[in-house]
Amino acid sequence: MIVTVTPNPSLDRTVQVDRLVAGAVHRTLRTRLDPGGKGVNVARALAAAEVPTLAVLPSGGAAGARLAELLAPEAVPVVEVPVQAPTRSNIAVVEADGTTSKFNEPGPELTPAEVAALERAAAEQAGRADWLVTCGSLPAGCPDDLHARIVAAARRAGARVAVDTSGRPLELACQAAPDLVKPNLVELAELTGGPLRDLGDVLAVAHRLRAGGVATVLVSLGQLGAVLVAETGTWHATSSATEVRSTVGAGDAMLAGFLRAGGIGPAALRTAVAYGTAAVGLAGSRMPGPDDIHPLRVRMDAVDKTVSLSGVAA
Ligand SMILES: Nc1ncnc2c1ncn2[C@@H]1O[C@H](COP(=O)(O)OP(=O)(O)OP(=O)(O)O)[C@@H](O)[C@H]1O
Ligand SMILES: O=P(O)(O)OC[C@@]1(O)O[C@H](CO)[C@@H](O)[C@@H]1O
Repeated sequence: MIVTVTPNPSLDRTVQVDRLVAGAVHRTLRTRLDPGGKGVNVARALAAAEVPTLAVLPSGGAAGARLAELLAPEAVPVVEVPVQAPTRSNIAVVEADGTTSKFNEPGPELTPAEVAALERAAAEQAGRADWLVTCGSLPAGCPDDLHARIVAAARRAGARVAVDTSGRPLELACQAAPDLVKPNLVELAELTGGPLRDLGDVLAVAHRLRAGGVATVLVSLGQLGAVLVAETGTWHATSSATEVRSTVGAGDAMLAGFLRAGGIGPAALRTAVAYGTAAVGLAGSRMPGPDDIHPLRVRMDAVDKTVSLSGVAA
């Protein structure tokens, strides 16, 4: 069973326009509504592959109820922690060439009792989990070390733990020695305080994280695929997308693919990148299912430290 925790879930509205022009009125071509939040997306992709999963999340107001309604047909079991303030709504604007602009609300402010209830729910569910995945931004009211505390609780319960978040919460979660972290380039660069110029810089930061106690580092690199840095070695996987329809949730699909394939080693990296590639070809934050992925089209290489990151959209 893979349990996901999403302290700040969302209703994700995706709006398709021909081209986004600041200050202009846009006539939208299509819109769609998906259940959202990083852990929610990981659970959606796992459920689509019939991997036992469960999503823990705070739920507030009509938006929270709608989120649960949207998850039901995707067969994602949910543990809802009731909160007073409404669950947020995020917007993605996707242009004809696939360029995606994201507008994320801060989310509801949680009371100390609600944060404690969320943490308790995560710890309880960790007892049933092979993996616990704790993801995304923290809404106001949550301490910066919430993901770190969830990592510690899950490890005490005997689960392996993966983290996908950013900024200070990521830094603190890394100090709690999770089994896996999945930063993108921006998140990895934030940890260093400086820019990452090439894959050599990516490897250097990943090795530093491993020296600090993180067992495995899976770095998503947008169109450059992903790099895996683990005890047993380093690998770079790439696969070109035939069409980029929306990059929202590609990182979450990628993490789900990695875990679905065992959460360790180059074979899991291959599946992960197959999931990421499939996700960008799907509208909105639709998650790929097993029929959408093509692991044999993924190219596996040694990491070439000289590969430049300039112009890579993370
Ligand atoms: N333009 C692209 N072309 C091909 N594959 C892509 C592209 N963008 C993303 N991917 C695939 O999706 C994976 C995740 O992408 P990315 O690094 O953008 O994740 P992310 O920033 O964590 O995404 P999100 O936060 O929206 O889930 C990549 O490792 C890659 O496999
Ligand atoms: O604001 P956060 O928590 O960092 O990210 C939230 C979010 O952008 O992440 C998912 C894509 O990864 C979306 O479903 C959701 O809207």
